[in-house]
Amino acid sequence: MTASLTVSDLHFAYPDGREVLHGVDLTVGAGERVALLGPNGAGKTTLVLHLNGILHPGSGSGSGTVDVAGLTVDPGDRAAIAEIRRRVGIVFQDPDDQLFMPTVAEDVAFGPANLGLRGAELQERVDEALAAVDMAAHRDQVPHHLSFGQRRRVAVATVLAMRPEILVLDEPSSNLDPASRRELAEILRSLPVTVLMVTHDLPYALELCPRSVILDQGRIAADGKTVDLLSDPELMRGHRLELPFGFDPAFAAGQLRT
Ligand SMILES: Nc1ncnc2c1ncn2[C@@H]1O[C@H](COP(=O)(O)OP(=O)(O)OP(=O)(O)O)[C@@H](O)[C@H]1O
Repeated sequence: MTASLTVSDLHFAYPDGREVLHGVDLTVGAGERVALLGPNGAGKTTLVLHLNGILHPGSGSGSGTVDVAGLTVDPGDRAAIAEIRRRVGIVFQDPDDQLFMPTVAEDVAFGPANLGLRGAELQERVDEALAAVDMAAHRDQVPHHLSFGQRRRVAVATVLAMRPEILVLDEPSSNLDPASRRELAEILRSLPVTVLMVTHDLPYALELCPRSVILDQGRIAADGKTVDLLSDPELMRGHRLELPFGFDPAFAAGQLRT
């Protein structure tokens, strides 16, 4: 399997000088779906923000390398960063961080229009992305008049409209009702892209991602099959990961296979 994303010996400190990532190594193969797990403050969002150059190893006292979709994240190379932002779509935790246009359709068109797409081609991108998240009927609505779950779907559509190779999602299931949560899982499973998903929703990780990585205190603490990691009570306790009461990962994984 070719690598879609390779992070090598990544160290990063915010401007206050405190190092948050302490030598992270992570490779995700093309087409893999991987969950990034870990307690609050572990550095998951910080790591994810490196994947399209919002943060970069060269900023502050950072070091290491990040390669995504065949390109190296180098903030000095503006053409490469623009291409990386096309190839790597990040869906942020709060959909309101990425919705700012007067209508849903305009929000979804914003990215591809910036790439220079116009007319029928642009229309096709918008229609395709809205259909993928089942929001075509809401295309003329004001994004901020939609429910949270609907805004999350539109946020996913704004990223899909760029036809990314890698989709990075920060807490995609948070604040979704059970039906929206399941429908989003169906959408994500149907996409032919590499997925890296930050989540505290461990059943969701099991449902969607065959592999999981635990990040704790800025270091990769475990990397393996999701069902194996979730079935290891000592590992889970050690990294403040808790399954819902009565949830049996091995049983659930068996149900998913059937
Ligand atoms: N802009 C910032 N400036 C300084 N420190 C920051 C900044 N953003 C995050 N941090 C610190 O970096 C550490 C890692 O934060 P990060 O948001 O990456 O963790 P996380 O694993 O995503 O946590 P959570 O599960 O709570 O979302 C925390 O200690 C946090 O306080």
